[in-house]
Amino acid sequence: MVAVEPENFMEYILVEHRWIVVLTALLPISMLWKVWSTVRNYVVFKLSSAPKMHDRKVKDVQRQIKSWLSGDRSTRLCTARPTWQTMSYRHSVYKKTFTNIKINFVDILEVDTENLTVRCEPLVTMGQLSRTLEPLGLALAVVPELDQLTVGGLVMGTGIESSSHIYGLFQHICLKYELVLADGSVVTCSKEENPDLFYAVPWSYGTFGFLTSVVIKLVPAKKYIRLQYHPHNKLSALADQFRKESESDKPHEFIEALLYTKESGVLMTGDMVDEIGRDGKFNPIGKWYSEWFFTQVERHLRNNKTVVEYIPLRDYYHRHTRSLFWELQDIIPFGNHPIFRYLMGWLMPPEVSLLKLTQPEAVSKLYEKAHVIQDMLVPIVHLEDAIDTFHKEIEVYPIWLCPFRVFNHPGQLKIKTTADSQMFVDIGVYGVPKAKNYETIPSTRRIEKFVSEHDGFQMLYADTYLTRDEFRQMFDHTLYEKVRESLPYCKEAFPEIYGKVNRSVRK
Ligand SMILES: Cc1cc2nc3c(=O)[nH]c(=O)nc-3n(C[C@H](O)[C@H](O)[C@H](O)COP(=O)(O)OP(=O)(O)OC[C@H]3O[C@@H](n4cnc5c(N)ncnc54)[C@H](O)[C@@H]3O)c2cc1C
Ligand SMILES: NC(=O)C1=CN([C@@H]2O[C@H](COP(=O)(O)OP(=O)(O)OC[C@H]3O[C@@H](n4cnc5c(N)ncnc54)[C@H](OP(=O)(O)O)[C@@H]3O)[C@@H](O)[C@H]2O)C=CC1
Ligand SMILES: CC(C)=CCC[C@@H](C)[C@H]1CC[C@H]2C3=C(CC[C@]12C)[C@@]1(C)CC[C@H](O)C[C@@H]1CC3
Repeated sequence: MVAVEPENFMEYILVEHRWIVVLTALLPISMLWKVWSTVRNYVVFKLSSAPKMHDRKVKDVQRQIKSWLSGDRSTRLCTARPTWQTMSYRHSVYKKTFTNIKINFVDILEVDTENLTVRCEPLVTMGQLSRTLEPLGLALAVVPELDQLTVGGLVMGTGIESSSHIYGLFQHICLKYELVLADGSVVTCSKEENPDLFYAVPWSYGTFGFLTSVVIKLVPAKKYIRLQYHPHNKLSALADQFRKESESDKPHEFIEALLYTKESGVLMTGDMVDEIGRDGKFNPIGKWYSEWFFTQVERHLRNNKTVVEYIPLRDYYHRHTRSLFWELQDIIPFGNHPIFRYLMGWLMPPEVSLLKLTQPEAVSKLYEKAHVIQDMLVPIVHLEDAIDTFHKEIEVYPIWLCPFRVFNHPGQLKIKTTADSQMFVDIGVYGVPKAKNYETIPSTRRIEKFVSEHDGFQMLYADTYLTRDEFRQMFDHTLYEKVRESLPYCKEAFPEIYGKVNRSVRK
């Protein structure tokens, strides 16, 4: 294990007992923030004032860009969203040198219950959407599970969830984008209108223009998820069932798996239902006193029995939010203790933004040396090989496995098949590596090499150590470059994607 020596008493407290700051300051502030934003969003949605304000806000973005155009254009452009607020793991240093364009687009604009679509602004969060849509009996087809993820970030980056084996990534459920481009014009794009731009926007990290609204596909929702837990003690058996369920002609609506050791884990298959059946018990996992989801799942592995549970819909969607997958156990070691849960569970979790904002230098160094946060996306056929490699190089458990479909569309995610789509798996590793030979850069580089050689992709909210050439091999830049060439001032205003995600611009 790598140790990082704190330099003074304060740093020692912040590194070794970070929970003190989290409990006394971050949790109460987070709660105030949640209450305020929930009430504010509810009122704005009920008053329907957001659509009227939207055009005015778009004009304000155009005004800011025109002011940049009329200057010497010596700086590039990025959003003014402070880097501590984002879910990307590090702070983006370019925010300090680029011209920051204010995009206060925080509202849901319209829910079309007939055509099953929602039009919303880019700073709308997943929590805000699921809260608004649930009473209408609707849900996004893909709900990336952390409450604070934003529509804009998920479009410009990427989003994935346990329904992605049917619907694909977040980009695949987006029907239309509205953007303000570097020449100050407003464009909309969809499969039919400006298709090149439409297909190039996902994974572009804000390097074509500023997203101002998105139309997203909805699905009818029911009250509960009937979730079936299938424990396995052999990786090959788990992987076979995982592939079979994901690629089935009539798949379950939700599929994910958690691995607790290299050979053992629990596969979960779920479907929406309106009634609680007699074949399983009701489990409201989102209640403040409930045990963290990943430890509940581990119990099913220990009991080694296939069981069914009925989980309220929103509790299921945000099942990994209260424990930030399993990341909170390192920050509040007693966070899952029953006494803590009953007394303080209602304050959980602290906002990721505040954790980022208050992260001391020593914690950053510790995370840099002895903590992995990565999601690697590989074709599902390579699942076992990938787990072997991750075990050898990192050895972090639990591992999150989420199947997803990549459609054969133009854009940065080129799949090597002529079929309509290809099934992939997201392998998410978050935690302290136990592999003896673990060293951040060489180990991550070897994992990246494995992923590239197996026609996979790296999620770019995490640290990437790919060189520019390797990056361009992993992500097809053909359409991306064609569109950048065609848009006036685009190359002057925005760096290429690598310029926003490589390690040297993220501290
Ligand atoms: C403790 C704390 C935690 C935070 N955590 C997060 C976080 O986790 N994630 C995150 O994204 N942000 C976070 N923020 C910051 C927040 O996103 C920004 O302050 C944001 O700009 C404010 O959004 P708001 O909804 O509070 O809007 P407001 O404060 O109401 O408005 C901001 C501006 O936009 C205008 N405006 C707002 N809504 C509309 C509308 N519908 N039509 C027209 N104009 C409008 C207002 O007039 C105002 O000028 C946090 C802030 C604090 C203090
Ligand atoms: N389950 C999942 O799918 C999960 C996904 N993630 C990842 O988290 C990230 C999303 O986090 P979030 O905090 O929401 O987003 P961020 O603020 O981190 O934004 C991500 C990128 O999108 C750009 N962007 C965001 N909004 C706009 C806009 N309106 N116009 C132009 N560009 C924009 C940002 O540009 P700029 O730098 O200029 O601000 C930035 O480069 C994604 O990368 C996603 O892959 C993380 C956890 C879970
Ligand atoms: C499901 C997918 C695709 C990804 C999940 C990723 C999350 C586990 C991470 C996204 C942002 C991460 C951050 C942290 C933990 C792991 C994430 C939530 C911290 C809270 C860890 C503690 C640091 O001090 C701040 C980090 C901010 C980002």
